[in-house]
Amino acid sequence: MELFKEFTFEAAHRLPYVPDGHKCGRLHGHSFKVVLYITGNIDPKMGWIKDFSEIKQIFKPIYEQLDHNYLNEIKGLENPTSENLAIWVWQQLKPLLPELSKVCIRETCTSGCEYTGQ
Ligand SMILES: Nc1nc2c(c(=O)[nH]1)N=C([C@H](O)[C@H](O)COP(=O)(O)OP(=O)(O)OP(=O)(O)O)CN2
Ligand SMILES: [Zn+2]
Repeated sequence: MELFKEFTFEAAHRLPYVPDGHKCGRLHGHSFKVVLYITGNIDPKMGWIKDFSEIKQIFKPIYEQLDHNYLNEIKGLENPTSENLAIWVWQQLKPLLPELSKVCIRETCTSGCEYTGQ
């Protein structure tokens, strides 16, 4: 079974490699959504795979690096596309949460990506 926990964070970014005049080359912000997916077996006594609040606690230090920050200034996020953000979150979180199976980033209501580690 797979469960998910969703987070929203506010952040600014600009994309440094887009062509001149591209709107995303200008500094702008989003209410980003991160959805973390966890795969595992249900603990028969608890009736859950993992406590949602435990996932929140594990993600907290990573979340705090992102929320209300300028993403381009974060090491490894100098080109903060949705794709690079998904990979960055995966690389930070996977060692702390081995059951992580997918990171979904939603940059806007209509745009985003999913990363499963490859
Ligand atoms: N493959 C990617 N393409 C784009 C990314 C990205 O991270 N990966 N990022 C952007 C911009 O950051 C932009 O803020 C989001 O782009 P877009 O979906 O075009 O935003 P709109 O609000 O204009 O979307 P509409 O729903 O189409 O109005 C650009 N591209
Ligand atoms: Zn953007």
